[in-house]
Amino acid sequence: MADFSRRGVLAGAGLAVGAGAAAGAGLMRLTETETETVRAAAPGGPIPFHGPHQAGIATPVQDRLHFAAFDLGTDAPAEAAELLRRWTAAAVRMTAGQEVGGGATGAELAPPDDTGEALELPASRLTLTVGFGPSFFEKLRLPAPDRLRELPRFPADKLDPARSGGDICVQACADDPQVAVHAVRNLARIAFGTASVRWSQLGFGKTSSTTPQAQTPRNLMGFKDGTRNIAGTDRAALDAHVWVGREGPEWLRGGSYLVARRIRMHIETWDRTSLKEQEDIFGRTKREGAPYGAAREHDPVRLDRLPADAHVRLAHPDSLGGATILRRGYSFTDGSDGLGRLDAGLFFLAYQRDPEKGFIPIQRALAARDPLNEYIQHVGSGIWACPGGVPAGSFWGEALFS
Ligand SMILES: C=CC1=C(C)c2cc3[nH]c(cc4nc(cc5[nH]c(cc1n2)c(C)c5CCC(=O)O)C(CCC(=O)O)=C4C)c(C)c3C=C
Ligand SMILES: [Fe+2]
Repeated sequence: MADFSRRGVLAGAGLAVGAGAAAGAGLMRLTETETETVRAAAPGGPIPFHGPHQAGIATPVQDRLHFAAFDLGTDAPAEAAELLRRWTAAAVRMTAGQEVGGGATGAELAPPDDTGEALELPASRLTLTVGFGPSFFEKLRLPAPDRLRELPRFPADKLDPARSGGDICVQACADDPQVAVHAVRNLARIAFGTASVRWSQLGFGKTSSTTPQAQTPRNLMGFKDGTRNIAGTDRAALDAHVWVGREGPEWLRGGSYLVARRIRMHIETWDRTSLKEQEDIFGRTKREGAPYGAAREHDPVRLDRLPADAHVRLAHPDSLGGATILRRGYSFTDGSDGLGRLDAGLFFLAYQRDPEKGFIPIQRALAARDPLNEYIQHVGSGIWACPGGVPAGSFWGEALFS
């Protein structure tokens, strides 16, 4: 197996340079996204941090998530920029499988730069993706992008402010939970005195993928989830529905709007529901994931064959004037509540070019009519504008401050 551990990373970097030289010589003709996908296929390998888009959106979805929302303790843009500069430097190292700063050991009389729990672990395809919420722009008195507005309230929302919002979000995804947790923990440590964690969410068992050739994962309701999603290699669909174009400010071009929803499932009620009702709710079969009226999972969806209020019918672009999102959600289980019920569900993550042509119309339709609402409740929410890719030598959102 390739050695991508924090010790073997230099050898890995040499290999990457070799591959780059080969590509430059015309020996390999892969697009950037395809190159990322190929490299990411190596177990435990690194996903490049720099590029035209932030990693963690269209790149292959890893198995684990640590999502954190931070609040700034300052209203000075220069201090926020310095934090993002220091975060980027740490992120470049961690995503390459290296220790933060001077490492986990060193001078005896000062706390180490790196907390140490990821020593000897491979890069584990760690990606770190950052976004700025509406409150970030208010606090720093910076111009917010036009399309970044607080989400409307949807019927039956029961949002907990302690699990919602946040000036900055960090989505850490990795194949090893310890690597994802280490990354957020070290960013929080670096932020001390400038920003602090408002809330965070751990996730497992990705519920959507950006690699349609892979087996579709299942959510905690037991259904294949993410069958019809935008593929990470579908450049036309990504440009049309995910990446912000010339309509956005310069720092946001090639970036995306992220909506996160913590959706609790009433698991115990679901588990007492007949198979027929479960399948009618989605309009797909449970074992195969086939749409009603078809035999195989990836057969085309024929809307007229689905119940009028089936989840898949309501959420389908053809029912909503083309509204489309890239889903990247994870399951979560945070133990039980005081009544012995599982506190579990779907941490729903959706990326889009324009929330008014993505999450908002889809959720309006679902909130109004989806029979799934009897079994779920939206309890946390946030929206952030994720800047475009970070060029080498720059930092997250740098153009926003210049
Ligand atoms: C606002 C957007 C959506 C929310 C919120 C949402 C919640 C949610 N979804 C499932 C399970 C499934 N969803 C499926 C398809 C699907 N869902 C959305 C959007 C939201 N889902 C879209 C856009 C689609 C694709 C529709 C299409 O084009 O066919 C499916 C079917 C398999 C698939 O295609 O992914 C399942 C299963 C749960 C459990 C849930 C809240 C907890
Ligand atoms: Fe869905």
